[in-house]
Amino acid sequence: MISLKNVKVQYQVGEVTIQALNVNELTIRQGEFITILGPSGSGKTTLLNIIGGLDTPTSGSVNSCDMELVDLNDKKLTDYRKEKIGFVFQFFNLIPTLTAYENIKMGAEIVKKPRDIHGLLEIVGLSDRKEHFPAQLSGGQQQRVSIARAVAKNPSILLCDEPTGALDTKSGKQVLELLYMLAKKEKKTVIIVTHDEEISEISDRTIFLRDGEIVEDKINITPKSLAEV
Ligand SMILES: Nc1ncnc2c1ncn2[C@@H]1O[C@H](COP(=O)(O)OP(=O)(O)OP(=O)(O)O)[C@@H](O)[C@H]1O
Repeated sequence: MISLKNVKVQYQVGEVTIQALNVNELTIRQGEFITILGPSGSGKTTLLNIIGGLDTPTSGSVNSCDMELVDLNDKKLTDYRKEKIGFVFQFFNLIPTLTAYENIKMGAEIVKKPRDIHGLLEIVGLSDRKEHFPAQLSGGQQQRVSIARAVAKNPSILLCDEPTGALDTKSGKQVLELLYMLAKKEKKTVIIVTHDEEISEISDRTIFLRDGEIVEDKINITPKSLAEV
C-alpha cells in the first residue's frame, strides 16, 4: 500500500549537495508494524516526511493509498495528509490550554467522518482523565492523548517519530502496546522512527538506514511480545 521507487531527496546548501535519502525500492503493506533505525542524520525523519507528504522527493515515485504523491497538487497533498496520515511526535505537541478531550476533538474536527472521542478515550485508557489539561497528565498519558488525537480522524497510516523518546520504560511500553494494537486490531500501518533497538524486537520488520540508504530490511519472523522486552 506504500511503495517508493528510486526516491532521492537532496538539499542544496550553498555549494554542497546533501543526499538525505536514496531509496531504490521499498514496499510497505497495510497493517505492518515497522521500526526504522539508523544513526543521527541517516534519513529516518526524511523518509517519514516523504511517506507523510510533508516533503516531496527531488526525484522518484512515492505511491501511497493508491495515489502517486509526486503528482498531487498542494490541495490534494494536504487532503492526503489530513485523511490518511496520523502523526505522533516525541514531545506530544498537545495544546496546553485544552483538555485531553478537547485536544482529541481537534484531531477529529478536520475530517468529515471522525471517530467517537469517548470511544477513543476508552481505547487509550484515559476515560477518567478527559477533563485534565496536559500539565495534569504524565508524559505517557500525554502521549496516549496525542495518539488518540492522531487516530481521531481514522487515518490508514500512523507515522511516529521517537514516540517513546521522552518516556520512562513503563510508559513507553504502554504507548507501544497501544500502537501495536492499532496495527494488529485496526490494521493501521504503523511506522516508528526510533533509536531504541528494543522496539525493533517487537516489530514485524526493521529497516536500517545509513547515509540515506536502506542498508538492511529485516522481516522479524518471531517478534517478541512486549512482556519479553
Ligand atoms: N532542510 C534541510 N536542509 C538541509 N539538509 C537537511 C534538511 N533536512 C535534513 N537535512 C539533512 O539530511 C540528512 C538526513 O536528515 P534526517 O533528519 O532525515 O536524519 P535522521 O536520521 O532523522 O536524524 P536524527 O536521528 O538526528 O533525527 C542529514 O544530513 C540532515 O542534515
